[in-house]
Amino acid sequence: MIKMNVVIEAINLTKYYGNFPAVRGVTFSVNEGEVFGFLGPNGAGKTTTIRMLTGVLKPTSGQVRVLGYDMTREPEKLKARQRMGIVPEMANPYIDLTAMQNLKLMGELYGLPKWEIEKRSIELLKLFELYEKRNIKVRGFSKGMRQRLVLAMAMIADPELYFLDEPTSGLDVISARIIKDIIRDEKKAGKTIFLTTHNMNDANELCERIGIIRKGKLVAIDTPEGLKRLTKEHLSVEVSLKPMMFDPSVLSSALRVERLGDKVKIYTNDPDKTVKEIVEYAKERKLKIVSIRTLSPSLEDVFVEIIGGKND
Ligand SMILES: Nc1ncnc2c1ncn2[C@@H]1O[C@H](COP(=O)(O)OP(=O)(O)OP(=O)(O)O)[C@@H](O)[C@H]1O
Repeated sequence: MIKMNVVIEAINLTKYYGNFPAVRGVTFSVNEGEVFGFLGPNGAGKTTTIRMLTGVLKPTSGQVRVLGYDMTREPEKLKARQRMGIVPEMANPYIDLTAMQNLKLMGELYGLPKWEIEKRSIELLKLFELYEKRNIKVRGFSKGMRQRLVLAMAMIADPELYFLDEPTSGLDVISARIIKDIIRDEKKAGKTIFLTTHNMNDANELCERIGIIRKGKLVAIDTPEGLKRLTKEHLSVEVSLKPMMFDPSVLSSALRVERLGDKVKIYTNDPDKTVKEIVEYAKERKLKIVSIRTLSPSLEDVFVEIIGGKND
């Protein structure tokens, strides 16, 4: 068995703002090399959790260890932060500095040698398609360019772990695409990424595991496909036969049937069995299968079901 290194460990993490419990007894861990998505409606406690994980906010109770360091203790958390790249919610670069100056400043904060800052800044500006604009003040940058720069700044010291709070929220398609591609590349390079997002497609495409938080409580944690399996009744098989002489009610695995144009959609708990029954049916009657596919529920279906359809 491959031994996994636990990079983030939260145990019973709890945060009260006065009497208000923003995060309540959250327990989970993230392994090295994993992209972990943290999803939840507005006000669910995502940002509060990320702030505790990065040592910005002290938990009211519970434990948080990141890269082996206790994030509630001063000298330890600084060591961990040296090895992290953080993009906070609505982060902004300095608008009176150029892109290059922002990167250099960040490199100095991480204590990197001058030559390395220079080399890394150029690499990152090229990677984020900002090189041509390197000497322009950020004041003149679009939101997407600013966000790309913020992520580049978080990457300056080549961290092994990222915390990204809504990295693609409200961005133009090109900027969002560049950022997502880079997140994938960092994952390929073995980095661990903790990401909060409202975007179900992003979560589905990028994350290996997802935690869903609702009113401060972790209500589900699984792979995207595992979460989708929670809503089994949404599984279906869509088939088109030629000629379309088909009575799906003869299939023992059919739960419900919907006719859609030249296709039939059969809801089932066992798509494998349904496909086999359809193939058998078509064979016996010498019907041609024009198309057949299994449809799973989207992550959004699951999210809405778990959250209860309300943005509370
Ligand atoms: N400094 C604070 N003082 C009091 N309440 C706060 C504070 N910060 C956050 N809250 C409340 O705690 C809850 C959780 O907020 P948090 O920002 O963690 O949610 P979130 O999931 O990140 O939301 P969003 O998706 O809107 O960013 C919310 O109800 C919020 O109003």
